Amino acid sequence: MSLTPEETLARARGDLRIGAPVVFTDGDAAAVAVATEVLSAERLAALRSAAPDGIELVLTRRRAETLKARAYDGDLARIELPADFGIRRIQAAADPALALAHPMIGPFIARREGSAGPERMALRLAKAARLLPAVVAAPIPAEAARALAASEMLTLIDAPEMRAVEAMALDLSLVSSGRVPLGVAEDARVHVWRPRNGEEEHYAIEIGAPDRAAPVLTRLHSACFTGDLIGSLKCDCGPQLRAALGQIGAEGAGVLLYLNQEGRGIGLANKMRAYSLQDDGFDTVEANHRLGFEDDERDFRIGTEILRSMGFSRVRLLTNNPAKVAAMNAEGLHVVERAPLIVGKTAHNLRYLATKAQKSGHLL
Ligand SMILES: Nc1nc2c(ncn2[C@@H]2O[C@H](COP(=O)(O)OP(=O)(O)OP(=O)(O)O)[C@@H](O)[C@H]2O)c(=O)[nH]1
Ligand SMILES: [Zn+2]
Repeated sequence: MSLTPEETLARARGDLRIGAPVVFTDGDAAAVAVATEVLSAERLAALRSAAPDGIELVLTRRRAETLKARAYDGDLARIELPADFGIRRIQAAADPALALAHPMIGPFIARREGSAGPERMALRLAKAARLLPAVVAAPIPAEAARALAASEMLTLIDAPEMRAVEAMALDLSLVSSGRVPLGVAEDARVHVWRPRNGEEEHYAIEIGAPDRAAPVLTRLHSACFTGDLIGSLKCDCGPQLRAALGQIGAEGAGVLLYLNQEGRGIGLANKMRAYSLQDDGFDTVEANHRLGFEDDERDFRIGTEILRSMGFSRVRLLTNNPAKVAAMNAEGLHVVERAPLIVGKTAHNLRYLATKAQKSGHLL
């Protein structure tokens, strides 16, 4: 009764979130890693004693750039952690909120020799767990890593397995559908889609009975707890959500996809970290970078897959974001028309909207 790769990866994601070590193997290379934000002093000591060649702090290139550390591995940096590099300094290197209180966290010496494969896997898992993308890793030979995982009952993931499970984000099945009469249209149904990788579910709100043979009026909306639910004035998401539902309701047919990609895919905890940086003067893109993320960590192909499964092949898309149009067209879901959705400007989100226009190519 051995676990499937998707079961193993789901377990590893949970392990990483609560601070348990996870073992990553990639060919002959391996590493035991713990996510920095949930690291304890005891775990740090245990990692140090497990690593014959010393431990390392693994950061994305974005975070390394902020700290002026060299990212010899291209997309990431492996920073050496000598014994005097304690837990507070490590956590401050990963988290800008702590860095303010610890201005002297450097210098950082990055490793350039050896494989960074297992470390790269660990950062991907930290992102999937919606943690800060930073881990402390103890590189060890793959044989020793397998023995350690078996004796300590740690979750072990191998690189090809991980890649296979990541692709399952697009392998979505319909779990359930129910009627939900809406203010904008009484004839509405909510369909819940579940990806095979065990990550979050996504929703499709189908209004009326859209003709599968014609382009369907569609909104691809990413979750925004603050904008959609509590009326935040910092973004335009709530008004966009309601305007899109209103337009689809007025036409009598269409689909609103509600993708659980909070904070452009970084999760709510990280989005609040980004907001805190924005209070210090950084814009929405810079804030993501300082935390170690790309501008946008979403995968819009999830939306394309759901629409295709629902029987649609052409859409009229309500968006100001050209990346959404490009992603749909690239997947063969033809966007025959883009309709702008310009609502919800406030004094608080002027800079946010301007940054999206200047840096992310949004059409305003
Ligand atoms: N990381 C981060 N995410 C944010 C910030 N403000 C809003 N968001 C998120 O950005 C996403 C906005 O989603 P959408 O409105 O679907 O997308 P969009 O890229 O703005 O494109 P359109 O609205 O279609 O024009 C949501 O997931 C929000 O939670 C921010 O300052 N930082
Ligand atoms: Zn928002």
